[in-house]
Amino acid sequence: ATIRRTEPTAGSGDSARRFGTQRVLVEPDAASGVAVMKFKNPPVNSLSLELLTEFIISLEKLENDKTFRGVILTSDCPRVFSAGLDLTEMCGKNPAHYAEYWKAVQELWLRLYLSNLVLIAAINGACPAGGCLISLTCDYRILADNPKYLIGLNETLLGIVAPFWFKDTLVNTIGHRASEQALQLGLLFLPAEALQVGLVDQVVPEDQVLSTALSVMARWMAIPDHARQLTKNMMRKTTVDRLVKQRDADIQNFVSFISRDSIQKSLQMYLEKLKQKKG
Ligand SMILES: CC/C=C\C/C=C\C/C=C\C/C=C/C(=O)SCCNC(=O)CCNC(=O)[C@H](O)C(C)(C)COP(=O)(O)OP(=O)(O)OC[C@H]1O[C@@H](n2cnc3c(N)ncnc32)[C@H](O)[C@@H]1OP(=O)(O)O
Repeated sequence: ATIRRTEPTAGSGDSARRFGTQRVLVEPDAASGVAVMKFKNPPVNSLSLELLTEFIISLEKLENDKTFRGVILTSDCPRVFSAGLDLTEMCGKNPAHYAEYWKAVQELWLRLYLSNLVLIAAINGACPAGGCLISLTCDYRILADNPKYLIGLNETLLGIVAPFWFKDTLVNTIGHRASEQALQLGLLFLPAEALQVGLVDQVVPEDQVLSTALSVMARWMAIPDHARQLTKNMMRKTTVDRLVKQRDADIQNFVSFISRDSIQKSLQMYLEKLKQKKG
């Protein structure tokens, strides 16, 4: 994927400078050590190969810069945090493309789930499937209180199956029984339901999502990094290791599953339905 980096905006010093790429805007505040990362892949922030690649690069840059200890993930697109994996990357392409795409999805999850940074999701829009997965990799989730902002792993509604590491991430967050129901039924939760089941940590008015994320971040930043990072590692490493041990097999599984005629048909029909919704 071709990555175009955005020019820093004119400002009064480092903390006023933006950086990032075409699809991932980064607003750093060096003084507080916190950066706000905004997805900008209109119309719905679908996780295309380009967005995944730029996300990974931006995250790596922040991880390697000791100035930054915390990142808030949010959307620059109105009403959608992320529509999840890009269905056009999984439809009508060849096995080599599916393998490349899946490797990038794995890579992003691996980096996010064990990131040394404090990650907070400021969920300011709809958050299905892969969008929900990204928020689940964060240390804390704040969802805007809007009945249109549904969140959950709805893969079964598309006729596909959430991979085991999506499932593990959900189980680690809301527990086994709630995950069993949520995954089989492809549940998309309203904000109040998401809060009740523990899928998000806070639901706040829409105009307070970012300010709440910043104040929650201050609390997490007050903890010594080494102790917090080792604790996070202790909680999450087993889950990460399960995928690391079988990364190639997981890619092969994905490629053969997604290449099936029946799955391709289901995905095409789902995409058609999304398009028809407008007309
Ligand atoms: C054995 C198992 C082994 C391996 C595992 C195998 C398979 C599992 C693989 C993967 C797991 C999948 C994870 C996913 O994330 S799949 C994606 C699921 N996402 C969704 O269901 C969300 C779909 N989108 C929506 O519901 C709405 O778009 C949304 C609520 C986000 C926003 O609604 P809004 O009314 O604002 O916009 P729309 O008019 O619906 O959409 C605008 C535009 O965007 C296109 N679109 C939407 N979502 C996607 C998407 N995910 N990918 C690509 N394109 C998308 C939509 O078609 C419209 O296009 P156009 O009409 O051309 O403008």
